[in-house]
Amino acid sequence: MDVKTIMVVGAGQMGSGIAQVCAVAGYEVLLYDISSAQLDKGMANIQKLLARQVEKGKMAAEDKDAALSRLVRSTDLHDAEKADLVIEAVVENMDVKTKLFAELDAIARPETILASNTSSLPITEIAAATKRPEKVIGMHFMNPVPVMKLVEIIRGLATADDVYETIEAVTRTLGKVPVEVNDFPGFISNRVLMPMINEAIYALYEGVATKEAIDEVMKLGMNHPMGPLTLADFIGLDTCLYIMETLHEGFGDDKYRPCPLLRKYVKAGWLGRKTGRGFYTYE
Ligand SMILES: CC(=O)CC(=O)SCCNC(=O)CCNC(=O)[C@H](O)C(C)(C)COP(=O)(O)OP(=O)(O)OC[C@H]1O[C@@H](n2cnc3c(N)ncnc32)[C@H](O)[C@@H]1OP(=O)(O)O
Ligand SMILES: NC(=O)C1=CN([C@@H]2O[C@H](COP(=O)(O)OP(=O)(O)OC[C@H]3O[C@@H](n4cnc5c(N)ncnc54)[C@H](OP(=O)(O)O)[C@@H]3O)[C@@H](O)[C@H]2O)C=CC1
Repeated sequence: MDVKTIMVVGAGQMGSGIAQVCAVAGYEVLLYDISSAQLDKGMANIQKLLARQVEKGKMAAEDKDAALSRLVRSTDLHDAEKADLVIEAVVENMDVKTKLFAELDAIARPETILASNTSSLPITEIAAATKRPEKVIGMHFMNPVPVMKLVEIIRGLATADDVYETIEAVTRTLGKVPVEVNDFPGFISNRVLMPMINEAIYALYEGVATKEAIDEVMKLGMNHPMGPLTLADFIGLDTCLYIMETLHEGFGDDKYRPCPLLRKYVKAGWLGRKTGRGFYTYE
């Protein structure tokens, strides 16, 4: 299938990053969010990041303008009928995602592919909320989207081969590297990453070391670009908790139990960078 127009649903940190790379790569992009304020924030962030690329001499000013002219904000989900591909990037919650996919299924043209940027939830279950499970697929970008090379592509039980091939081709057009993964909780990325982050939170909870010391050990000792607690703040502590809950429930194994300290921070609304406070505080 020839993808020309992409609708990104959810203008948070992931959705705005995905919209940015799609517009830069030459696609017509519609960026949708239920919250108009979030949409303004997402659009402003894209403009800021592209302007910075121009300032650094990494992008021509006319390429930035052309990318921005291909990017349109949307507050009407019915715009999905214009899209060849919809990429969903709303909150990591199965009820929200299945409701949204059922709505998108009713609006989008029959040939439109519905992709989810979920970081852990079963693609097969999201697909079952639609009448086109063969056209539903996981397209898992990494944060920050403009920088990170990987897109984990997840095949649901019913995902058709031609749909996989289309998404693989789109991923390469975005300048990213696709890696194929089957549909199990957390896929590969978060099955491996998130238990490490959760363990770092346990180490803090048990008083093994300070947050700074835990981060320093992993940065200097293991060459990680960010320590695990800084990375958790960067991802969003709500998202980290939802991923751990998906692993815990999906495998039924207590080795994935979320740390009580993580739950406490999320209950307090300390979600990390996006709310100005998590393990660290931010301006
Ligand atoms: C939870 C999931 O489901 C899956 C996930 O995404 S897990 C999270 C995966 N991501 C990671 O692990 C990120 C780990 N951190 C890093 O790789 C690095 O710290 C980092 C790339 C974020 C920043 O790198 P750095 O070298 O410390 O900083 P800096 O030199 O300022 O930035 C490097 C580049 O990234 C860009 N950048 C940094 N943060 C950015 C952001 N939030 N958005 C967009 N671009 C960003 C900078 O503009 C800079 O670009 P240029 O090279 O074009 O100038
Ligand atoms: N953070 C990360 O590092 C990564 C996250 N992901 C996944 O990407 C998805 C989004 O995460 P992220 O961008 O970090 O989260 P954010 O909280 O930054 O953004 C989520 C956005 O979705 C909006 N939203 C919520 N419900 C709906 C809805 N029903 N319809 C439309 N928009 C809605 C939210 O609006 P409002 O704020 O008004 O509720 C918010 O703007 C999640 O599935 C997450 O697991 C994947 C890879 C990495």
